[in-house]
Amino acid sequence: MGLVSPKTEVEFDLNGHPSKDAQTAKKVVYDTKDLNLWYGKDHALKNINLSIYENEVTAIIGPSGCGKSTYIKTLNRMVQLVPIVKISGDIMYRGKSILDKSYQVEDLRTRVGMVFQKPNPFPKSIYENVAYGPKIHGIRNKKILDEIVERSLRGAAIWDEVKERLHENAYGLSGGQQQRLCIARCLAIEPDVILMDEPTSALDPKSTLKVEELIQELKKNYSIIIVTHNMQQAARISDKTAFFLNGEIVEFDSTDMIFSNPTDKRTEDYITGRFG
Ligand SMILES: Nc1ncnc2c1ncn2[C@@H]1O[C@H](COP(=O)(O)OP(=O)(O)OP(=O)(O)O)[C@@H](O)[C@H]1O
Repeated sequence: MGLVSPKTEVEFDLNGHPSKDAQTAKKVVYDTKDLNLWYGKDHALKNINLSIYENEVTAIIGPSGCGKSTYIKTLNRMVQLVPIVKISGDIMYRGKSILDKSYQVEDLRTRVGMVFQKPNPFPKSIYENVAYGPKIHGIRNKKILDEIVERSLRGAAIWDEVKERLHENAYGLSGGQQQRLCIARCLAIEPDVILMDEPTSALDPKSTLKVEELIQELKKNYSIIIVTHNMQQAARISDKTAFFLNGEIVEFDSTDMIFSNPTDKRTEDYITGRFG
């Protein structure tokens, strides 16, 4: 299908883009328009139309290989690191096309942070992991760096656990702590958006809960897009959910609607576990 189901006419126009009313009510961070992506001949994303709103958690769900990771990697242009990738359509971030040749990818990367499936701290101290981004951006003042490190670690709900061991290697932390450290590293560059690609799939249930609580807290200040295989997780923490299948969006709506009253039979079959 490719088009977003326009369930609420106040919110979406017939192409699935936000209506004027909706745009004034809540700001759109990303507006994806007729996006198609190919890996060589493999058509991985098909006519994607999707709007991401400010201070919301948007979940991307769907079975393996449906294009979830590919889609979020288009939002920071990471997918274009793959040489065989071809893209058509457009992605507007804060009103500007990020696919335009004149758009500076470095600017995008300072506005859009990313957290991956497997925690990937650098083989450095906890402090250095968080201070790394600000240092790259030219901040050298120790007092300012100390403040950023503390603020970011607090923001990622891990300060109390690490404040006595800031100069120890990050590899000494548990998996769940490492993932929150990676979130702190992301916060240190003061992003606008945080992309999360299955951020809890390598974590135990307790650490997963901590990261989920953290995501709820972070959405007050950031817009979050999360890819997850875990439908309970999407239902628990997201405001909107997009269901992807075979590179298309079958349905995009408020998470409540997707999980309680989906429009498309395929969405219902997926969320009730009939496939995937
Ligand atoms: N670097 C790549 N080169 C070629 N094809 C790729 C590449 N990355 C992904 N693909 C293909 O694009 C399609 C979508 O993959 P993608 O990883 O986006 O799906 P996904 O929904 O995130 O899957 P999963 O849930 O298993 O992570 C698949 O057919 C996959 O094989």
